[in-house]
Amino acid sequence: MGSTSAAQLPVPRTEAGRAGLAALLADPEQSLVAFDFDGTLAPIVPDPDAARAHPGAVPALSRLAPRVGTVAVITGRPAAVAVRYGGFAGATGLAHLRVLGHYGSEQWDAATGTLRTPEPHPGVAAVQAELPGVLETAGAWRGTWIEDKGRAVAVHTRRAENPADAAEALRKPLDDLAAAHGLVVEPGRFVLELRPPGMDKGRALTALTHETSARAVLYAGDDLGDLAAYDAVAALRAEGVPGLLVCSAAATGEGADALADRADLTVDGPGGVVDLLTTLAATLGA
Ligand SMILES: O=P(O)(O)OC[C@H]1O[C@H](O[C@H]2O[C@H](CO)[C@@H](O)[C@H](O)[C@H]2O)[C@H](O)[C@@H](O)[C@@H]1O
Repeated sequence: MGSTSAAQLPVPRTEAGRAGLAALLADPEQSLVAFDFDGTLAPIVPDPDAARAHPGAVPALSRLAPRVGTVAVITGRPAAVAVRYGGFAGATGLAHLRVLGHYGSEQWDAATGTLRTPEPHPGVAAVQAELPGVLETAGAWRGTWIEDKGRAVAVHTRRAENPADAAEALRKPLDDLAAAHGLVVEPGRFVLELRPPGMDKGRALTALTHETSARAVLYAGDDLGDLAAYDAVAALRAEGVPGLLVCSAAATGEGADALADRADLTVDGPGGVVDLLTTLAATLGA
């Protein structure tokens, strides 16, 4: 973990991370800063419908956004849900925010208020119909429940007595169900999501970096779905675009250790992300 103090930016623990931060500070207007939603901007809660951005998140983003080239949220949520739960629409300073939903296959632009969505994948309806039977046959733990996300379906185990074992027991049946209908399984913090293939947070981040001609990238996430974005930052570095990988630390046992192992900087959950953004904004003169 990098060292932190109230008014000083933390120092990334890797040379690549320090180069990424230095590049962002040297040319903020040509930088892209992107964030996952759940676990990064919003504290994790047992009911996904009750998730809301940390109270300091929008103020910190609003302060930072006018100082950097592009601010984006890249989430597994439907974009409209993240916009609503984040309180992003109409927020001061966030007139150019991009929210990329469903792992980048949807895009909401604050500047126009428009939402771009893909054609629905036919496998999602088939999976929705078969899933209750598959869970019953698999002996799903009590507390397991289905989140209908419209363009995807998520099976949550956080409310089970042992959420990790409950998810593990469903991995093979859900892999098989997804494969039978042309979907993929996206594992997360006590959730297995069945969703269309072909897009991930890495592709979304890379495309946005190129579209905005960003010369430095900061990406903050907390979960396995963010690993693709971490891979994208590694590839961008190889292309000569410096990057900083931030991990919003998850509770032990939530299965997100792979992210923490690769981060240049680890902060203490959404509150730590807010502190980082606030300090970054202040360092940039906001
Ligand atoms: O890409 P993200 O923004 O991190 O979204 C990924 C998933 O987030 C949600 O689930 C997670 O947050 C819930 C609310 O805090 C929590 O109850 C759950 O255990 C977490 O896995 C969301 O419900 C999923 O649909 C997203 O795929």
